[in-house]
Amino acid sequence: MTALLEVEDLTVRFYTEEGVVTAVDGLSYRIEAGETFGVVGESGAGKSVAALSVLGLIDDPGRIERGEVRFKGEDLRSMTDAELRSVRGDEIAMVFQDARAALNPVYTVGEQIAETIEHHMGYDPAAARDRAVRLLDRVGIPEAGTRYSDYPHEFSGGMCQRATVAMALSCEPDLIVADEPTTALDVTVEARVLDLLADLADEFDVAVQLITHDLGVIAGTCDRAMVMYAGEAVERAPIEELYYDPKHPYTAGLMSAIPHVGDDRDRLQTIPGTMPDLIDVPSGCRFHPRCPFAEEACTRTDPALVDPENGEAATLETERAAACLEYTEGLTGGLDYSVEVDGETNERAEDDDGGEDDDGREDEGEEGGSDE
Ligand SMILES: Nc1ncnc2c1ncn2[C@@H]1O[C@H](COP(=O)(O)OP(=O)(O)OP(=O)(O)O)[C@@H](O)[C@H]1O
Repeated sequence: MTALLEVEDLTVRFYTEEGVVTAVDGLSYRIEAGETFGVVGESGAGKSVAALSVLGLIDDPGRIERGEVRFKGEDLRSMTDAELRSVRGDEIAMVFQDARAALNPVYTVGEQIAETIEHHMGYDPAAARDRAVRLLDRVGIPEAGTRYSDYPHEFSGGMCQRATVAMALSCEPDLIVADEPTTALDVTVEARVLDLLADLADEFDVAVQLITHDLGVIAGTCDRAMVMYAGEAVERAPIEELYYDPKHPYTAGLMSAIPHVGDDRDRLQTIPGTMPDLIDVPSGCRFHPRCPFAEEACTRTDPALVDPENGEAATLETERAAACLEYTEGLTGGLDYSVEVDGETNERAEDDDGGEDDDGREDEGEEGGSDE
């Protein structure tokens, strides 16, 4: 079965004066029809470049060097610009971080949506207006009929983002690519917009590629996710598995950096160090300079994305995949971390060479039952 979107071995470089930036390196993933797929990683991981490549929007110093992008089984990379534009207008829609900038300040919000509907769906002006009002209402704009005639500057940030979601839905696309759609919003508005996106994805049966630097954002929204680091996928998994049992130390690091309500937003600093310069990436595993479990082998061998159960190379169909030498060569010290989810600590299920149970066996204390 072909998935809605299949990206295979995608490699994108930018030829800059400072050098060649390999922004995306051998990236593979698939998105099934109707599912919400998260792409997570710190700034500079290559998330946006990967998405823009799918949309055929990589410009001049940039070049797609390698790889395939198939949408509904059709090779997007062999399409003409005109064909691509029509796919972008009709079948793949985009929602960006800066919603206000995505709206044209000189037209009313409603006009812009109606114009898109007329243009792409062939509606007459009255029908297009009608549909635009209904969509504005559906995304939660109060008094949509009146607010139709507001200009973008008369909308709050959250309302602008709702309006761009309405715009994205207006042509009944099969895929919405949402790049940090809620980063500019405050936490409560963010939560509402994410809920809306998830509800609409369900209701309109549209797939979403949700790009974010915040693993917390995808937790309640996505079905599956991919974690990117320095241009590569380091882990792919169904969301609960990613959350409760991260297989890659970078994912585990992101987990411990999830902001809780009331926290500062940018807490990813809890993983010491920064993303490497993509002109000159570290040898071996790109994450090794920041990885608390790195061993000598990690400085030499670039780990392939494999099924952590058996170490076999991951294909597009592999549900659970991670790129760490632990799952192929085996690290002498193993991966020794635990993650805390909703106040519960999840130890990695390691059966390390016996013993070491010397600090009492707390794992028997069930009698009292855990009251909340
Ligand atoms: N037009 C460009 N010219 C040169 N380098 C670029 C260009 N666009 C992106 N890059 C480089 O590609 C790399 C990946 O960038 P990208 O924007 O995809 O990261 P990201 O994970 O989406 O981060 P962010 O959340 O900050 O957008 C970065 O090192 C960036 O500097």
